[in-house]
Amino acid sequence: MADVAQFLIIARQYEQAVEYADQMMKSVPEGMNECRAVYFKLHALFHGKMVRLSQGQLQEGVDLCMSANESLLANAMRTDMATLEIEQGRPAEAVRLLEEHYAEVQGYEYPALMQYFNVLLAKGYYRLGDLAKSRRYALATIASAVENEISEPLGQAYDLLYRIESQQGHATEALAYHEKYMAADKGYLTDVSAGALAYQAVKQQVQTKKNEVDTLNRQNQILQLQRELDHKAMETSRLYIALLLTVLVSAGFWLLRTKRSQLRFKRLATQDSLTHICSRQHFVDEAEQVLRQAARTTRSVSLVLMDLDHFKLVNDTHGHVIGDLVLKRAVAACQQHLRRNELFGRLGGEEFAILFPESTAAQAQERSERIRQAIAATPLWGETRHVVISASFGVACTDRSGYELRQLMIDADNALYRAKRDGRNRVIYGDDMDAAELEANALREAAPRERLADLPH
Ligand SMILES: Nc1nc2c(ncn2[C@@H]2O[C@H](COP(=O)(O)OP(=O)(O)OP(=O)(O)O)[C@@H](O)[C@H]2O)c(=O)[nH]1
Repeated sequence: MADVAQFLIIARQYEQAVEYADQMMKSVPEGMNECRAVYFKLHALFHGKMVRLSQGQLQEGVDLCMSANESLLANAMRTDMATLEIEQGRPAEAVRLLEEHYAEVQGYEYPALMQYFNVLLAKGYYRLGDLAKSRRYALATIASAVENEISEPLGQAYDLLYRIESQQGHATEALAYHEKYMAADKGYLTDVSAGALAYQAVKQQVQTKKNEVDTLNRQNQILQLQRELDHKAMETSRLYIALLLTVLVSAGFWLLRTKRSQLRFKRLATQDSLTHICSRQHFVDEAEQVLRQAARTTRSVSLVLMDLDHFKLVNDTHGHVIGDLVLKRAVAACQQHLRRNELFGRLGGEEFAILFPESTAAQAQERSERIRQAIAATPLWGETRHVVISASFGVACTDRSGYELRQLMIDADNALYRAKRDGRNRVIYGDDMDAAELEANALREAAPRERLADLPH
């Protein structure tokens, strides 16, 4: 930072130099003296003529540097103090101050500072009218200059010598010094301009770099924004996908529910709720279909009606719960003797129907007999005693009755009626009836017959 402040002073950019000096003051390490920063600041303020500095302020700076053992910087500040004294018309004060520290400065072997001490002493003595001393220090200024190096004190020294020689009437010497003065002054001004130009070039480079950094920052911001936008777009698509999935899942769920309801309704319509075998209507529909197909191939189909015996008594004796259980057990016993393609339905109450799709009357009789035995052998205990179960069977076959379900039902019902009348717990096939049976049957058929009620005529 000190190097930058010094460069700025050389380039005569005093305002920036003051800013750097201020920053230097803020960053002085713990326990260190601010001398260097104060020197740059006072020097920049003084030469930039930004404020009117007082001797007191400069003296404070000198004291600070002395306490930090920075006598070179203190003496550099003394040149500013001497300049101020001369400017304010106190050349004697300036001379006293410079003479007092002259030897000390000589000891540094620092030509630049020595030049300033010499030229200021030359100026001071010139103002005091001591031309001899003024000449001596002006010549010392020239002597202390580094060879081929042009400086501000060098030009001022030649100017003084020109004036002294002029006053003393030495026109030739005066002219020679004046020429040297002009050359030195021109060279110095060129140096100053070069410094200023260098500064401007550096400033320009810094500005270019700053612009590049700004551009990169802006590009970064744009990229950042782009990334945020992409992120937002991704989030939005995710939201859409989630929404779509929700809609699809809801639709799927709704379809599933609808399907399940449909299946439930279908089951309710086609299944008997207690025994889970075919409902009456479903049995009738399926049986008619089987009969239509069988009619085309003229194969034998048998229909068996089965009715539990004295079921009212079972209910009355053991209660309806046991009655229901008896119904389920009887159904289970039947199912054990039925094949997959054989239709089994509950027509109502304790009445059931079985359709054997490929069976003669004899085969149906034989199968019914096995079922009858199975039902009779079904063990069941009521709350207090054994429940006796049996069933009566009436068999009809297409060989005799034809392929109309209604007729098959009538014939099977008649056979069942006979089975009941003949003592129950038996299987009867056919309509071989005597005169009394025919009369009883006619009377029975005259009464409304529930199991035939919804069959097509
Ligand atoms: N527990 C129960 N009883 C039923 C059900 N459906 C009908 N019943 C009863 O079954 C009985 C049928 O009695 P009936 O028609 O007189 O016949 P039955 O007593 O079996 O006499 P037969 O058929 O002549 O041997 C009635 O008491 C009905 O209340 C049912 O789902 N559960």
